Amino acid sequence: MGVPNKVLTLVLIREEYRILLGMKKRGFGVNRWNGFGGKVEAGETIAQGAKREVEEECGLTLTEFEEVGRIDFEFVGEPQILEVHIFRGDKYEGKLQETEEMRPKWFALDAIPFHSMWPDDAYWFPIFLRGSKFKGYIKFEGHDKILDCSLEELETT
Ligand SMILES: CSc1nc2ncnc(N)c2[nH]1
Repeated sequence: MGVPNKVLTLVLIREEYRILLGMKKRGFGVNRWNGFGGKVEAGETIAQGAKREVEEECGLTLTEFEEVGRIDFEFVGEPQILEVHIFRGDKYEGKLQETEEMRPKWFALDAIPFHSMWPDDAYWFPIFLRGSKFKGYIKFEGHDKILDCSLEELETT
């Protein structure tokens, strides 16, 4: 039995024609446009962790959001799998703000900056944007090279 998975959240807030991303200013994934999210803390559900991270990272309070996907990420040489639970944010309150962690920005759906994002996004964003649920497994070598990618679309809403 290997090391238990590290459970993480990833929230993509989307409106009809735009999606909210954050430029990561430090730490894991720095200098890439990302979804909002992070670790799930003891005593909170995965959904509560997702909501908390959004508040901490960009000041918005999610009022309607849904888990739509799950991707297990393996990084060569690291025994721990990152089990990322992906949420679509539908409704929110509050004022969007830059934090020490993230610089938020809305992007038109036909202008998503994939060249400045994690390379896996180009694989699963199209599934996410057409409203499907999905699950997958992606193996990285370092932070730029994808060795394996398998994604399964589970349902189209
Ligand atoms: C670990 S691989 C990864 N892909 C991602 N896409 C968007 N936002 C993230 N934080 C991401 N992490």
